[in-house]
Amino acid sequence: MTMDLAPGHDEETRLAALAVLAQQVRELMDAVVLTEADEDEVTSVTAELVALTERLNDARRERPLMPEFAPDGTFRHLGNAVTGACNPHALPLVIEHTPEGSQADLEFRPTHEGPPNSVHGGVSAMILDHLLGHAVATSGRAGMTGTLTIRYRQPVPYGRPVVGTAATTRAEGRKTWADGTISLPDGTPLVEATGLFITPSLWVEAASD
Ligand SMILES: CCCCCCCCCCCCCCCC(=O)SCCNC(=O)CCNC(=O)[C@H](O)C(C)(C)COP(=O)(O)OP(=O)(O)OC[C@H]1O[C@@H](n2cnc3c(N)ncnc32)[C@H](O)[C@@H]1OP(=O)(O)O
Repeated sequence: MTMDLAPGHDEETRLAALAVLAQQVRELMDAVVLTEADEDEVTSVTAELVALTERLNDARRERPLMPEFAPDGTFRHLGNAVTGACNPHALPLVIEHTPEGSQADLEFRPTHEGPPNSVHGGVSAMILDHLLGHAVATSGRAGMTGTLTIRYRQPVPYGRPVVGTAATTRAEGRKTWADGTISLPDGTPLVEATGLFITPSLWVEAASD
């Protein structure tokens, strides 16, 4: 017997609801790092969160959502730590493919604090790793990061718009190099990255099978 799903309860609707939940958790994370609530309130909120965590764990997957093509044909990876709309760890980064490579308007949050009032260098590196990898993938030479070199020129602010860009610079065999930056909207560079991406031999073998 087949059963029609009630309108509004198909998988896309469920994923949209999950993305709203993930966004709420991001706001929760910022609320946690910024709260000055007293101990009783903190303990009470924690108890509510324990209950909510148990409710979600009643229907727990083995792993986060995998990369896939959406019904409209666009590529998405909803469980990704950088771009995943359904992963609260992600900004999420929304990347545009430009003639030059990849670009993203982004705004870090208080959750990303490293040195006081600025973004943790590892967080900037993570964003640049992904942007460079995206530029490499959209050039048709997808690969895994082999090396990533970062130059921190100025602290990266949170709570203000910044811009990430990346482009491939050269390719040789299975290796592709890419450069990228996180800059202020006026173009002032804050962080620069260069990376080597390698198409794994396993992927090449799988594609030729
Ligand atoms: C449909 C359109 C969609 C478009 C939209 C898609 C958007 C989608 C965007 C996703 C963007 C993700 C961006 C984040 C990407 C990660 O964060 S990846 C995670 C971090 N990286 C890793 O975990 C990699 C771990 N390492 C490995 O898996 C393997 O070591 C590697 C890197 C794949 C290489 O393995 P392998 O293929 O067996 O390589 P191997 O044959 O040993 O060596 C090949 C060559 O590379 C060199 N090499 C190997 N490893 C290294 C290294 N680490 N450093 C330097 N050289 C190296 C070797 O010396 C050798 O050089 P030559 O002798 O040829 O000159």
